[in-house]
Parts: sequence; C-alpha cells; structure tokens
Amino acid sequence: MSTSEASEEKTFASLGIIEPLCKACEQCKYKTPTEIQAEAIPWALQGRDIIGLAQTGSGKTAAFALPILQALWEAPQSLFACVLAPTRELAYQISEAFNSLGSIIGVRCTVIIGGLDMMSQAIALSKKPHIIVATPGRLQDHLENTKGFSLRNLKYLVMDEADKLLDMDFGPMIDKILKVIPKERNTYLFSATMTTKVAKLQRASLTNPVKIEVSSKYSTVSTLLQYYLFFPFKHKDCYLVYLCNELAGNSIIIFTRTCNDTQRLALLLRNLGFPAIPLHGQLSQTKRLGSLNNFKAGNRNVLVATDVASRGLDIPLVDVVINFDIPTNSKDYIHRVGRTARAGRSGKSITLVTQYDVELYQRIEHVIGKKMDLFPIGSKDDVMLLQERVSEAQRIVTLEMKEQQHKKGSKRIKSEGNDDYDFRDREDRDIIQSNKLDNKSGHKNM
Ligand SMILES: Nc1ncnc2c1ncn2[C@@H]1O[C@H](COP(=O)(O)OP(=O)(O)OP(=O)(O)O)[C@@H](O)[C@H]1O
Repeated sequence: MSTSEASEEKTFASLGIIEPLCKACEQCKYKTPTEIQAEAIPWALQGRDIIGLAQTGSGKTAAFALPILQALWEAPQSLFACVLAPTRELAYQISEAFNSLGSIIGVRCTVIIGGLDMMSQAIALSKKPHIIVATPGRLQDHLENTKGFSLRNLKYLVMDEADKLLDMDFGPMIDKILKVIPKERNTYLFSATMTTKVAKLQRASLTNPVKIEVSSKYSTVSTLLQYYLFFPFKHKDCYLVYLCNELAGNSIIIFTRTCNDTQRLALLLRNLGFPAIPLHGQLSQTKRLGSLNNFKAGNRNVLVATDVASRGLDIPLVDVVINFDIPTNSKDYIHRVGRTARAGRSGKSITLVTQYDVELYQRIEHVIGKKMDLFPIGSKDDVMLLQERVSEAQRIVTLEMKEQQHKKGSKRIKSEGNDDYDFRDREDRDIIQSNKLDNKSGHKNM
C-alpha cells in the first residue's frame, strides 16, 4: 500500500487529535488528513521536532497548527508558540488558520508585522496571546523595544517557508531571534522546498528532528498543467494582453520581478479593461491588504504581483499563474506556480520565455524534472492585431506613472518597515540572486 493510500484511511482522531480539534477540522471541511498531516501529526504529538517537506497547497499549515493547538489545550499558557513567516500576507493567513482551527478551544492569536502601528501591537502583546504569527523584522523590533515582552517561556517555534526564512534576506534576524528563545522549545520547519541552510539550522538547534518528505525537494503538483510561451524579445506586453484576453473569466495571478513592472502592468491591463490590481512591497500595508482582499473576494480577478505573493498564499479560486518574468531562482518558480492547483484542484501556469531566458527556463525544467508544453495560441498575427491598442495604453500608462512619481516628489516610495520578503528593492535583490544564489549554490542544491 502506498503512503497516500494509507493516509486516505486515516482520520484526525486516529492520528491522536482530540475531539474538539477533530470537530474544528470537520467545520473547516477537512474530511481526512492530507499526507503531510498524516505523517507529521503523530510525531509532533510525541513532542518531536519536525522538518516537513511537502508540495505547495498540501495542507502544511494544519500539519503544524493542530499539534500546537492540542499541546496548548493540554497545558494552556500565554506566549505559547511563535510562527515566523516571510511575508505579512502569509502571517495573516496563518493566524486565520489558527483561529479557524483553534477558536473552539479559545485560542488567542496576534499578528506582528511591519507596516502597522508598533504601539497597538505592543498593547496586543501585553494581553499575552497564546500564539504570535510574525514576520522576522518586526518581531525582532518588539523583542528589542517593547518593554516587558519576551519569549523566554515559548514552547513552540515554527518557521513556515523555512528555506526562505533562513536565506540571506532574513538570516541575521533569525539568528538574533533564536538567541532569545529557550533551547528546550519544540521546533517545526516546513516548506515545499528545502535548502542546505535548513540542515545547518537543524544541526545547530534542533533536537533529534523527524524529517518527513512527502514530495521530492523541488516537485510541482501533478494537478498543475505547466506551459511556456516563447517569443524572441522582451518588450512585447502584447503577449500578456493576448493571454489575458484568451483567459478572460479566469482568476489569474501575474508574477513580475520588480515593483515598478507590477505597478505598470496593473495600470496597463486596467487601461485595456481588465480588472487588475497590483500587490508589491512598495505599497502601503493598507493597500496591500486591500488588493489581496479584493482579489480573494473575486471583485478583481487579475492580481499582478512580485514574489511577495509567491510564498504560501492560499487562494483556492486561482485558475492560472502567469510568469511575466521568468523567475531567476528555480525555487521561486515552484512557489509561484503553486498559487494555483491547490489542495488537489487543477490549475495552469504559463511562463513567458524570451531568447534571453532560455537558460533559466531550461534550468527550471531540469530542477522540476518536467518538460513544459508550449501554450497553444493562434497565429502571431492574432497577437499583433493588439499592437496598436497596447501601444496606446502603454503611452497613457507612461504618463500616469510619471504623474504618480511627480506627486510623490523625488522620494522613492518606501514600504513601511523592513520585515518581509519584498523589503529590499527587487531589482537589487534580483541582481544579487541571479549572480550568486541560483548560479552558485541554487542550481547545485536544487
Ligand atoms: N485535511 C484537509 N482536507 C482538505 N483541505 C485541507 C486539509 N488540510 C488543509 N486543507 C486546505 O488546503 C489548502 C492548502 O493548505 P495550506 O495553505 O496549508 O498548504 P501549504 O502546504 O502550506 O501550501 P504552500 O506550500 O503553498 O504554503 C487550504 O485551503 C487548506 O484549508
């Protein structure tokens, strides 16, 4: 019997989950545990540290949330667990999962992220929540500056998207946070992709962890149809507009590399009548949440985003992911396309490839061990028919962007705080990444 067949026969109760939490799972419409849940929960309930690797959309959040809630139920205590996440939106989502599963046992959960008022967060922390879900930068700020706040009695530490949290953007913050958390804690590291950094942390501060790998390190989900679309040159927004036309009615996330492109493409698509909204790290937190909520609610069905949306976000209605820019890091590809085809649903990804991207494209195929199919489009003439309208829209957008910049003065828009994945200027970050990460270590480690 395969592991997945075995897990199909299991129930949350048979894994050792207590009755109120089984009821909460039922309310969340979780009929049976997913594979990662079936594999991880029994070990976690025995008090073991866990390193869990499972594909995007496979239910990792509940795999770590349920054992923590059960331990909390058995020995209630404030500041019981801290969950770290690389983006603010993901932090919110994780806290929603804790609330959905744990409201039945009266869990109190607080989100600690940048872009929001430190003072009101300090007040929330003084009320001693059971669970904190945080981005590393802001948690560090509170540990250093909020009087009376400490994690010295913490029992559980979770790093969701552990490989991202341990990479160069967050590494120093994580080191500082680990220094003030008791060594006797339980630690859970979860992600759909893993790196050698995780092994290093494991050696440094995990006690005899159980490693659970229900997928290979870099696999995409089987319910995802992966396409590419080749065209020689980069400046051809026409192809994107053509795709949006062809896919009209679908819910689409378009990933780009820079905040500037995200803003520009959202305006361009809007100008051409598509209900597009941008999500990137240079928007205020209120706008970021507004964009995401509008997309989630289906008010707008095209989200144009940087990699700030590539990790962990669970929006079941997403039908298609388009990579307008090919990701420079193959892991980012896996997380981006994983925003669709979640929890066994089907989905599509389309990656736009120019002659300059061929090497990156081949590397991605090598890493995921799959060939992408060519996305079927009409003749090139069909695409070129759009040229005139797109050029006109581009002209308008250039003016709009200049006007926006003028209004903001010569100052660059800064995101508030420096706590999450998108906190650096994406262009700088990508140059660093493409030169160092993927070429040097990324490819080998993948
Ligand atoms: N046992 C279950 N049965 C049905 N649905 C489930 C179950 N467990 C979780 N889900 C749902 O599956 C979806 C994906 O879960 P989750 O966001 O935890 O995935 P993930 O593995 O963390 O993905 P990613 O790697 O992209 O972060 C969510 O909508 C969640 O509510």
